[in-house]
Amino acid sequence: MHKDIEKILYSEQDIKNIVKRLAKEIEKDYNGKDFIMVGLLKGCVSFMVDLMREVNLDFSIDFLAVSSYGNSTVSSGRVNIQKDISTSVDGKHILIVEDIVDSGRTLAFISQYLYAKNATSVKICTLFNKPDRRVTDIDVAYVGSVIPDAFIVGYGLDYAERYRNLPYVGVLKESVYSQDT
Ligand SMILES: O=P(O)(O)OC[C@H]1O[C@H](OP(=O)(O)OP(=O)(O)O)[C@H](O)[C@@H]1O
Ligand code: HPA
Ligand SMILES: [Mg+2]
Repeated sequence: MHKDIEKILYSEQDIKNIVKRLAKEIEKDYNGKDFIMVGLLKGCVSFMVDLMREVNLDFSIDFLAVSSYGNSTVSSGRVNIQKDISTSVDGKHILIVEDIVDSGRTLAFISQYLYAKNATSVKICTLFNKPDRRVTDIDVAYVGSVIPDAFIVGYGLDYAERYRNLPYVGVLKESVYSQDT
């Protein structure tokens, strides 16, 4: 285990099981629908790659790069689009793939953004949901697992751009970020 990790919450195998379950739910709901799976970079990377290979349907993929945390463990409150989606979402069903819903600001903003571009439907699939920190009211259709109020890293999730490459998800030691916040 990495020296900056307090404890592992989800092993590689735990994550695999969650991804398989979510893929089945998505297959059931999107069978016969023309949809785009839209990953929110950078946090979605590992999850998106694993999830899309488990969903046995025809669909296209695209990405938006969105950031609001910067080098902090708390949201700046401002959601910046750093890379826009490259396909038209007009008249399309959109399934957003996200690593975590925390305050909910990112998803509230992006859902509204895609509806403003005329998407027919926008649903959210998140690997982790941290409801204790929510400041917006958003509907999350697919949730991998509900987590407690702790800052987690690994499997795409970062602190100050690090730890995304860990194959598991763990709680970051408070000593790593206590001087920064
Ligand atoms: O519900 P919220 O409070 O908005 O938090 C969730 C968002 O925060 C993180 O993104 P971040 O801004 O860290 O960018 P990143 O994906 O590049 O890490 C995470 O990947 C989600 O997109
Ligand atoms: O717990 C978290 N970890 C990493 N990134 C995040 N973005 C929102 N919450 C988190
Ligand atoms: Mg981040």
